[in-house]
Amino acid sequence: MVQAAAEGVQLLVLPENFALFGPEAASRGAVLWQEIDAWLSAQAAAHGLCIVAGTLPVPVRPDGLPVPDGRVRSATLVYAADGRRLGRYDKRHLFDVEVGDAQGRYQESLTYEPGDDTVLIDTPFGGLGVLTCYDLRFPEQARALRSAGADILVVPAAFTAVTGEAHWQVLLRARAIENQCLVIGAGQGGWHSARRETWGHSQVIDAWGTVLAERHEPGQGLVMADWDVQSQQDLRRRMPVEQHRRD
Ligand SMILES: O=C(O)CNC(=O)[C@H](CS)NC(=O)CCC(=O)C(=O)O
Repeated sequence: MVQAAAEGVQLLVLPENFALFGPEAASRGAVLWQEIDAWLSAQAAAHGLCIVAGTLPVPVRPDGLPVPDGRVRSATLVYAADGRRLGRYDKRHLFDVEVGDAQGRYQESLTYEPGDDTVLIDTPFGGLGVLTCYDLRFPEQARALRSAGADILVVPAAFTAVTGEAHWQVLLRARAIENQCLVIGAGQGGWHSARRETWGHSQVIDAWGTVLAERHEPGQGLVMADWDVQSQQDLRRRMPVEQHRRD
C-alpha cells in the first residue's frame, strides 16, 4: 500500500484471497474478516487510494444474513480514497473443476456459497465491474457489466498454473477487446503448498487489447499502468459494438 501510494497509484487491485490463502482461508476469514475490512478502509484513507480488495472470505451475505452451513462468500470489497465502502461483489461461478495438476480436483463449493448478483460499482474512475477468477470464463457476465456501464473490469484471481498458462492472458484480452474496457487482472502467483501452484502474471490490458503492463515472475509485486480514458472513449465511438449488439 505504501509503495503503491508512493508510486502515485490511484486504483489498487489485490488478488483473490490476498490476505488468507489455502485450506484455512474460509474458516479464518469467517473470524477475521471484519478486522481486515476495517484495516483496508483505514489503508485506503491513510494513503488516498481506491482499493479493490478481491477477495476475502466473508461469512455473511450482502443483506447481512449469515451464510448457512458454515460456508462463506468470496467477496470483493471496494473502498474509496476516503475509506468509504463503495461496493461489494460476491464471486458467482465456483471452481469445481478437475484440473489434473498436482492438486487434482478443486471443489470450491464445499466451503463457498456463490454470490447472486452481478454488481456494477460506481467509482471516481467510472463504472467498475468485478470478475473473480473462474468468473472470467463466463463472457456473459462481463457483457452484462459493460451494458450496465462498466468502463473497467477487474479480475482478482488465483488461476492454477496449468489453466493459467493456457488461458489466462487470452481470456483477459478477449474480455478487454469485446467489451472495450480497461481490464486489470491481479493474480496470485507461485507455490502455496507442495501441490498448489498459481499462475500469477498479473496484467493491465487496455480496451484495444494491448497489454500495458505484466508481471512475469512469481511472488508479490506491483504491476502499474496509465489508463488513457480518452482513447477508450474514442474507440467506443468509432467502433460502437455495444450499440451493434443483436442479443
Ligand atoms: O482457494 C483459494 O484460496 C483461492 N481461490 C482459488 O484458488 C479459486 C477457487 S479454488 N480458484 C479459481 O477460481 C481458479 C480458476 C482457474 O484456475 C481457471 O478458471 O482456470
